[in-house]
Amino acid sequence: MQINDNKTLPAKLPVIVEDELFLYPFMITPLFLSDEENLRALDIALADETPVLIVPAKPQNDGARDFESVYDAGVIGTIMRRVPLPDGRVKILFQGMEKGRILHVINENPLEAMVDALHVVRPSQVKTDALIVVLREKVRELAQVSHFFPPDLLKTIEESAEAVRVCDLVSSALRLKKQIAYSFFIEENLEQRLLKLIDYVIEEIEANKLQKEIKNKVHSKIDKTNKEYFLKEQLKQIQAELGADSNRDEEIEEYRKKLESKKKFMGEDAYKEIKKQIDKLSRMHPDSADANTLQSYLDWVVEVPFENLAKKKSSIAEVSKHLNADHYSLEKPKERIEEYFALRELLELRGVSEKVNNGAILCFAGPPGVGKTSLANSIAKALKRELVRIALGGLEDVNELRGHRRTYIGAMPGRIVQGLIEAKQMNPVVVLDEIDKVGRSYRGDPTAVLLEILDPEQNNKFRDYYLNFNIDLSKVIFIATANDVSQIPAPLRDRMEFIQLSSYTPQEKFEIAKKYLVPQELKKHGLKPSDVSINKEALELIISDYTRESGVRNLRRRIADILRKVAKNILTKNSEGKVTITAKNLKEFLEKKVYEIEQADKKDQIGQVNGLAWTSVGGDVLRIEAIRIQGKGVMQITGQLGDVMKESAQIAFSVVKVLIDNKKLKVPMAIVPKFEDDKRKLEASDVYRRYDLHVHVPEGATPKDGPSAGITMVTAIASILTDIKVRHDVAMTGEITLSGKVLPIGGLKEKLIAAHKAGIKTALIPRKNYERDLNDIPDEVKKDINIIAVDTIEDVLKNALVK
Ligand SMILES: Nc1ncnc2c1ncn2[C@@H]1O[C@H](COP(=O)(O)OP(=O)(O)OP(=O)(O)O)[C@@H](O)[C@H]1O
Repeated sequence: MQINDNKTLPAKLPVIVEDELFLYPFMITPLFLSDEENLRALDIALADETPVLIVPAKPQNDGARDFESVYDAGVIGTIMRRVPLPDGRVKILFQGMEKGRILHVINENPLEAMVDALHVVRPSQVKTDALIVVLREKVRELAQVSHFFPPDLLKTIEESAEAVRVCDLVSSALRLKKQIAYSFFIEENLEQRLLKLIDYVIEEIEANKLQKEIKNKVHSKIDKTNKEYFLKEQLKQIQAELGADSNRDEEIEEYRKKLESKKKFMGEDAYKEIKKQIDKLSRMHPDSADANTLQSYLDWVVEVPFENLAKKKSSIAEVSKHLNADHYSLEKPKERIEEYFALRELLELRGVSEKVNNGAILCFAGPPGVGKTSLANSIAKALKRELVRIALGGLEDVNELRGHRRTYIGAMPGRIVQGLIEAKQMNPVVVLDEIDKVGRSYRGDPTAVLLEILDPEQNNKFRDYYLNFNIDLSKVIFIATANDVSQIPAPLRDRMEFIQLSSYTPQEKFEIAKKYLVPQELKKHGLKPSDVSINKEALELIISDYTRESGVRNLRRRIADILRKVAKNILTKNSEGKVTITAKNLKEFLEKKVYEIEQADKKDQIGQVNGLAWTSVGGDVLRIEAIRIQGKGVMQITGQLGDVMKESAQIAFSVVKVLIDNKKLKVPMAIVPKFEDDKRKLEASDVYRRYDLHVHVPEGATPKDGPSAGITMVTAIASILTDIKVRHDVAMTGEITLSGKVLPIGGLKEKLIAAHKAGIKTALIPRKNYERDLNDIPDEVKKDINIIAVDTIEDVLKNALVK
């Protein structure tokens, strides 16, 4: 079947979920989309110029966007217009064309499915005509006792020649409950559908007549002025007469009970507001949209754990015990955390409890995966409180923290209140993750809300817009985490006490893996140390070649990958005996290496020198380049270098100038630019006066810093100003002083391992390192690389420049 110019059915279509309305094919309907899944499905439809399938959400679906929570049939149609609204929602004009049914699911996020049209099975024309006549007659009858059919609609129903369309028009006018609407909608047998509809209309006529009678009866009994009571009574009668929802009273009773049980723990405004809303609900028609919204509000508020406060006082001994049990090293951060909680404990002991929270908020700062969240977790365990994580990354809409007002479609409490509900406690440990990434946008400034949340003067009266009453957050322990402290808005920064965590060295990673990650992952995978072990070389290889990170998060994942494979092998192959992962067989368990060091150049070149660098993710060979351009002796340095590295380039330039002046470096005079008006004989020093230099450290996007590239820079500059090539198989590391001395550096082991991988034959290292660190260097590196100790820059140039 053709559904538009370029699509036939069955076809793969994006699926949009409509929570409120039940659509029919003949309608052109404005719809409002606000959630991400629907908006993404819409984008696909617009980008691919395909129709969409709009399906109704099942009742009580609570905004869920999965195939379980929606009906499997709806309307296929096209988007006629798309208008973004200032509140973030998107309004679309949807033209329904065809009924469609989901054949099978293709994608869950956003929803996409294979969709086919619903095929109508028609009875004979005579039968159809007869049934339509009856249906129209009953509709007219119902129109007289109800408000379902406005005159225009009646006219269309009378005049429409197409039976299916008449059924759809009648169904849409009846405002059917979703379940019934759906059962009529998917009925492909037209005769059955007409019969069901006629039955329903007849029942509806009866019910409406009955309502009228009851109204009359009730009216005569009750004092007319007591309107509220009258309405309630009327509702009860109708419900009793229709045998409807006796559960509802029970539900309302349940809300009241829960509210009373929490009364003494909550503020008076909260109690009043909730009570007011329960009363309101009890007066509403159960099927009205407002009743649904109100009911979901009550479902949220009665879950707020007013009555639950974790009792445990902070105990410094417990905190210290848990921090140490869960974390390797991190001595400084642990000490600072202990001090922080020692202060709390002391204040509690001295009875100054109202001051306990007045101190600054702890903020763990450092690169990803170094244990920030995990430290918070240990604190929560020690204090026997729940841990709630609130991800602030990219958060732009203030209302996500504070909640949307109830009138907003799909409104919910903010994340803070949701966190308390999730923790079932009013005083959990709340981790505000990535506080440096909160964004400011037209939807308000989350910083202001965060300030309020963290301010002990104000946070005992935090107002969530959805709840519409104040919540006491003063007992919550807030801990923030951040990658980059400088990105935290200044007012927030002032409220925080920072605990810095830095990247791990490969050695530390190795210890963490051995003592924590491997045993923890073994346990998670149901394996025993007697089933599998990962030997030292394999672990080192995973750290150096299969992960590239400051922390250990990916390392944990790679270990888990290996153990999953081992577990599967044990089950499927029934293999017995212990599996040992070694550097050799590691390839069988892990997919490709993420990081390989580039091989050294094959040719000696002017101005290109191999430096050795240490980064948070291991050693690396950095090729420093320099060129000369006719100019005035100005040096330009690029490659995202930190201040220390820039200074070290300046030092390098001065060192080379001195070497030239002292004739320790011989400048071929042919390269020195000559000017027509030169009156004097050119000197060697003219080479650095008549050229500009440009020094670049490649991989410009990665920030680099530190003094250890000093001798590499000297060599690069010396090479271009003397026109002598640099040996391609030599690499070096060392700090340089103005007088040309070479000073020791850190991270030698990682640097030499990287040099080894890059195929370097000679490494120049500071003498101090040579004497101090050579024992740590793996044997195969020492065997393949000629490691030369250097004291001065002359030693470096002698070995690095081609003779
Ligand atoms: N020193 C350590 N000892 C033991 N395990 C550690 C250590 N540091 C980190 N880990 C483990 O590494 C994993 C990652 O740590 P965590 O999730 O706490 O990182 P994070 O710093 O919060 O990262 P992000 O900023 O991305 O949230 C955790 O499973 C944690 O247990």
